[in-house]
Amino acid sequence: MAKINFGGTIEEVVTREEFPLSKAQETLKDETIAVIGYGVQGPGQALNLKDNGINVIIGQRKDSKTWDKAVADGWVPGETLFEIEEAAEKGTIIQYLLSDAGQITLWPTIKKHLTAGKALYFSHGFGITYKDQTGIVAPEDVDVILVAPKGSGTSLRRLFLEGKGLNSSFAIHQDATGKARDRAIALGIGVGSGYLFETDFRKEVFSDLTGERGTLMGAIQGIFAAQYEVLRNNGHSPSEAFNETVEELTQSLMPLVAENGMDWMYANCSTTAQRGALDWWKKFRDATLPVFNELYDSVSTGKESQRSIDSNSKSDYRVKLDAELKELQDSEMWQAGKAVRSLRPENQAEEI
Ligand SMILES: NC(=O)c1ccc[n+]([C@@H]2O[C@H](COP(=O)([O-])OP(=O)(O)OC[C@H]3O[C@@H](n4cnc5c(N)ncnc54)[C@H](O)[C@@H]3O)[C@@H](O)[C@H]2O)c1
Ligand SMILES: CC(C)(O)[C@@H](O)C(=O)O
Ligand SMILES: [Mg+2]
Ligand SMILES: [Mg+2]
Repeated sequence: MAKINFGGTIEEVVTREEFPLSKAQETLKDETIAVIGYGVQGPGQALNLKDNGINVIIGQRKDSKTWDKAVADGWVPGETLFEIEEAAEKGTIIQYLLSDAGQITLWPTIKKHLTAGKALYFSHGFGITYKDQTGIVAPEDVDVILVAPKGSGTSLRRLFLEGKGLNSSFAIHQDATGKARDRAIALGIGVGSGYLFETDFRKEVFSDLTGERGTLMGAIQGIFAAQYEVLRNNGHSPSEAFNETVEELTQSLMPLVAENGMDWMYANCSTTAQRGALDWWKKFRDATLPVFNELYDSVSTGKESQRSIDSNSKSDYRVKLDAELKELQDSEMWQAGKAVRSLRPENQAEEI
């Protein structure tokens, strides 16, 4: 483990240097990784594992669109692609990558095949932490481990193909075999993680549910919509409002933050902008702090998990989600965004 100073706190992280792919391959050489679920994380993790020379099979419902997607990705029915129960039976490590609500429904099927010495792997602490709501309690003679990529499965795959990687957290909930930690870290490297930091199932799910409802997804849509509305209500055109709210952030400023931090991004803007941003950021922090505290309480008390289970267990959950995503897509702000994206030089038809 490498000791890294994170802003004054020393944390131990696992880097590829001290747990290289060759070590991950050696650790997993006698394992069959059964990836159950082929939605977003399933494809990213399974294809990266396969490309990393690890023995992996897929379990998915035969009559599903994602079965077809798996076939299109090169998985072979009867050889590397099976119905869920058959894959769970064949797997020595079951990567439980159905939706969090789907994991509840299928748990009795999966549990049957968690025989002594196997490992049950999650990419979210949800099922285990909220066991009173999910009913997911593993047999005592199996390992229960977690590797949670901090990003979309789509990005996990894209970055892997670019020779890069997303960071992941890892955790050991149960070590029945004495191999749980090595299995978790080897899988973390195998699925394409940049570096791995240790957590536990509870901390992972509390932070993850907070992050996706907060700065990563929910809060950013909220502040985008608020600023866009104020600009439009004061007579600014959709193009001006969208560029000033979203396009400049994604195309210019966030890449600078990613490259070298917030202060560096500020330093690469005008002194007028720097003065203003330094004057206003605490006002926005103070205005949102109560909302973030309310959010964290809702997560830690199980309200958010129950809400997610109740809504995503309904037969029409996908229809409902897609309808609300369509509302976002059809909003003036994101319709303006579609036009702005089409005008990016790289999206312009070549001048003949
Ligand atoms: N989406 C991400 O990039 C991401 C990132 C980190 C962690 N995670 C975690 O990884 C796990 C998988 O997430 P995901 O986004 O890939 O899942 P998802 O919501 O895309 O669902 C995965 C698959 O489960 C299937 N499914 C849902 N309900 C089912 C049921 N009742 N029976 C059979 N199949 C069912 C869906 O059809 C889908 O193909 C979750 O625990 C999630 O929290 C996801
Ligand atoms: C990609 C995210 C938001 O980080 C993940 O946590 C998810 O649930 O999809
Ligand atoms: Mg999440
Ligand atoms: Mg997340």
